[in-house]
Amino acid sequence: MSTSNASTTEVSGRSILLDQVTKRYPGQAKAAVDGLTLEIPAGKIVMLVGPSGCGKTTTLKMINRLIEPTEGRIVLGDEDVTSISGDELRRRIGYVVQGAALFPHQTVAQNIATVPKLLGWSKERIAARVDELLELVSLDPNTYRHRFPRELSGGQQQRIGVARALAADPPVLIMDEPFGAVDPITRQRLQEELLRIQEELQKTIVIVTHDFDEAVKLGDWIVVFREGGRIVQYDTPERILADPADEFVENFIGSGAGLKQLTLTRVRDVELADAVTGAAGTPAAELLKRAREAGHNHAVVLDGQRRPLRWPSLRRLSRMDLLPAERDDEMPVVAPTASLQDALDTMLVSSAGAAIVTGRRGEFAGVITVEVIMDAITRARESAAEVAEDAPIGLNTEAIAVVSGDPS
Ligand SMILES: Nc1ncnc2c1ncn2[C@@H]1O[C@H](COP(=O)(O)OP(=O)(O)OP(=O)(O)O)[C@@H](O)[C@H]1O
Repeated sequence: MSTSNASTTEVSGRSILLDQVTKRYPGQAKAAVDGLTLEIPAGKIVMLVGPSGCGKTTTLKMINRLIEPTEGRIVLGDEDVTSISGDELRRRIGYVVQGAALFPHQTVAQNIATVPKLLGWSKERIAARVDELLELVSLDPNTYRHRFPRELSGGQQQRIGVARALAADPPVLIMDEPFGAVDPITRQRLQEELLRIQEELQKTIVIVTHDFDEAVKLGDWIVVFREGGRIVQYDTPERILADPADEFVENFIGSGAGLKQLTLTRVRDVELADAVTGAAGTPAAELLKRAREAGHNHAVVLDGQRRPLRWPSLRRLSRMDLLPAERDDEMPVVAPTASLQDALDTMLVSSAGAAIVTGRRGEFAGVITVEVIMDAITRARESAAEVAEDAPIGLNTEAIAVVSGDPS
């Protein structure tokens, strides 16, 4: 679940409406997407999931008309874009594909500049925009702007793919399996980054994924399709996990719905446990005494900016003279934006069975423990039972006929 903070940032995304859209490929008996009406709210992330061949990619590519619908309308904001020039439409919709598909003989800067160049921006404006976007996707402009795609890791290429899609500041971003080609750790990092970028930019983002956990993690809303682009459920991740529409969705979620709930809550949303802290360079005995008094097994050593340096057990502390100033790189640390699942992963490999949480500037914020997580799950389950009032529309044409009795 992406937790976009709409109160502090202006929504720059525009809503999308697929209005009774059908796609029939030549020579195919059945429609790939059949009478689909799908409303995608402005500034939200909507995930398209479902079994192979159910029409996810076809649906996605009809949004920017890389695939032309056989019937129906595409509406962007208030504008019917069904018949405008496809090229013009695609300049307003950033498109990211699996493996990034960068132009191999162009530098990073040239790749990112593709659409701004087409739009006739000045050289200076393009150069400034390239650097701004590299910063946004956490790549140092001086190091990367002149590199070629082959000189980048898979994760870096994917970041450039996102930067290129965002270059002309389009209101809408569509992504087809954007993180499908990278290893799990890089994928997790890219997902975190997308959420951070989205918090800042508030675009309307539609993402096709095979990975249900990814859908839960990134989506404000998830569409579960079956064959023919038929919507089985269009709901929040919480509701899909807590109340799947039918057996098909249940099977699709797979086992461990309870564990998946952990991906829905972020560390910053839970009440953390406290810890006893001491400054590097001060006597260890003093910290040991306070930790014992508090009944803790560990204590946190902080630097001058209150950033954690190490997290010794009381036994180790008792063997120290002054609190050391070197940072222990093995220390289990999680960011406030991490999901509880990520926090749990970190905790399980830590000898403390818990993890340190740091704030935005790396400062010590508290400790996350198993008890903290259990408490958060209980609360999340209680609130998931409520039906969202602002639910967008998602249905197929026959569904309208059944509801209204109108066969048209
Ligand atoms: N160019 C095409 N010509 C004919 N049929 C096509 C074409 N593209 C897709 N199809 C068919 O349309 C249906 C939907 O395909 P689509 O690629 O949208 O599914 P998908 O859900 O994205 O699948 P996957 O998860 O495997 O990528 C499938 O039955 C597919 O075989």
